[in-house]
Amino acid sequence: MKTPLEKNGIGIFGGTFDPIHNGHIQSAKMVSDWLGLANVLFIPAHIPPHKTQAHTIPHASATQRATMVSLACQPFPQFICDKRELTRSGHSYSVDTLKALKAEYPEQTLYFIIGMDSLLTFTQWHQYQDILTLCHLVVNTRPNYDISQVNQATKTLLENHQVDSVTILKQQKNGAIIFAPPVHFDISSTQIRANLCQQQCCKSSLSPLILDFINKNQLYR
Ligand SMILES: Nc1ncnc2c1ncn2[C@@H]1O[C@H](COP(=O)(O)OP(=O)(O)OP(=O)(O)O)[C@@H](O)[C@H]1O
Ligand SMILES: O=C(O)c1ccc[n+]([C@@H]2O[C@H](COP(=O)([O-])O)[C@@H](O)[C@H]2O)c1
Repeated sequence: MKTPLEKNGIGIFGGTFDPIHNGHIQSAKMVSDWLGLANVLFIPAHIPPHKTQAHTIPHASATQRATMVSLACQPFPQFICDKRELTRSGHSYSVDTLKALKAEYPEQTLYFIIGMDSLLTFTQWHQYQDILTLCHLVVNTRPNYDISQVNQATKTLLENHQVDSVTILKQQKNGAIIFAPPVHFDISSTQIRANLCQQQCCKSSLSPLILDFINKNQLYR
């Protein structure tokens, strides 16, 4: 079992991961290298708070999604699948997860890694202001999602919290928002599910371990 040990910061990568894809892995790797993080914890959501409507609820079970996350982390010693949200009932609010992580790793700075689509809804997240008292936000670009689409509340949040350099980021323990270098990984779970449903090839978007698990369990047919 892999456990985080070093003290130069932990990346937190939460997601529905239905399924986990190379966009998740490559963007986490890029941020982890860029910020020199010791570890990245991938945290599959049990009940994703913003995916509760019929057309957005996950297709694979929480256990299956977590198994795929564990498989995807295997080749990367610094990536760890953290299943703590699976044991909590109710919506998997990030603020609860971050409070638990902060209690567990009080000396560590936590870097919550999200995509631009997540930033666009961030001010609708449960107790979002408290989240910034627990961690920094690191935002990855994503095709089709643009900073010009942010609402007024997020604009205000950025005015108060955005920092432009890693040096400034590292001087703070929490509360900063930084944009990662703009590398586009044009992959989404939605597109992968649609491709798999039409029996189209997904080899460039999924690790062979995940593709094998999906095929064995007849997921997304
Ligand atoms: N290609 C990508 N590049 C950068 N970040 C990504 C990418 N895909 C997902 N993310 C980010 O990873 C986190 C988890 O995403 P999620 O599991 O919902 O994947 P998704 O591909 O967006 O899924 P879906 O298409 O089903 O909504 C979110 O913060 C999201 O913004
Ligand atoms: O806490 C919230 O209110 C909240 C609302 C939306 C998303 N999140 C978290 O953001 C991460 C990405 O979410 P998603 O829906 O894009 O997979 C995942 O860890 C979710 O639990 C959290």
